[in-house]
Amino acid sequence: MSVLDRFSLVGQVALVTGGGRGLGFEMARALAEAGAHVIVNGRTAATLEGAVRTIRAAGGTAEAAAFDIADRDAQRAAMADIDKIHGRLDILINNVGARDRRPLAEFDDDAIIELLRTDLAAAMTLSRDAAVLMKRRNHGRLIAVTSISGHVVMPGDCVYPAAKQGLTGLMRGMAVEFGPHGITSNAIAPGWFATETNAAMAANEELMPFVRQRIPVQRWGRPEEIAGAALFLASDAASFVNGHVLTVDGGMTVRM
Ligand SMILES: NC(=O)c1ccc[n+]([C@@H]2O[C@H](COP(=O)([O-])OP(=O)(O)OC[C@H]3O[C@@H](n4cnc5c(N)ncnc54)[C@H](O)[C@@H]3O)[C@@H](O)[C@H]2O)c1
Ligand SMILES: O=C(O)[C@H](O)[C@@H](O)[C@H](O)[C@H](O)CO
Repeated sequence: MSVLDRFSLVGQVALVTGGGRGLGFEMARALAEAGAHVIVNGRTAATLEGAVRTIRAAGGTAEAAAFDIADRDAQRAAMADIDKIHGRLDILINNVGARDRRPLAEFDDDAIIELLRTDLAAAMTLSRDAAVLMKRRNHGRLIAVTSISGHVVMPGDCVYPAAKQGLTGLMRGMAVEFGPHGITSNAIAPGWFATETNAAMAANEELMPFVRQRIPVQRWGRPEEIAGAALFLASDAASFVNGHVLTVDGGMTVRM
């Protein structure tokens, strides 16, 4: 088998949470291009249908799964559907990440719990349930989309970085727990990407001197620049990579 063949995902089934737009969509598109059938999750059916149409138009296969990942009943139902319809799940990319940037002093208890539920606990329960399906085939790829946040922090941001670094811990724990079952767990830690969410910041010329100074490649990441990392970790090319954080940040976090 050539090294390029090892990137093939033909015959595999993948679930990408928050895959309707942004980094999630780029990762979903890449997995489909490599041959996986991709289940694209998100909350807005119309956005998901658009994403699915784009993937299909490029020759891939995909379907939409609209549910709120913070809703446990909806998670359970989605996993049961995947089992019933496909009988397998090879790849799970936990990409959803809600942002609520405020100093800790401004967070009330409910807001803390809500952000941790969406950004951390949801990935924990979804991964645990996905691993049940993956164990049956002795093969699986669990990928968490974390962040450089927590490794470094922006002033006035506490709960989001805590959730993201919690995900790193989860990923490492699962690497050890599920490794014997042929399931690898890894994380992708994006830096500053010009996704829809960051559009206003990315268009802000006043921020560019900061960007040029702090990011060695001197620009924002383009959303499609996340795709290679996801395909690598999802594929057989990364069969011996387990418990790793792949930072994709143009060098931002290694610059002094
Ligand atoms: N864009 C960046 O620069 C950057 C940097 C570091 C980390 N990240 C992380 O990468 C991931 C994707 O970032 P993005 O900029 O593409 O985000 P985004 O906000 O544009 O996209 C997230 C997607 O998740 C969906 N979503 C949100 N909450 C959901 C829920 N409860 N259930 C189902 N779907 C839900 C949204 O509808 C959206 O489609 C996030 O986890 C984010 O924290 C992004
Ligand atoms: O996880 C992160 O670090 C942020 O959520 C990113 O979305 C932003 O790119 C950056 O902080 C600029 O806003």
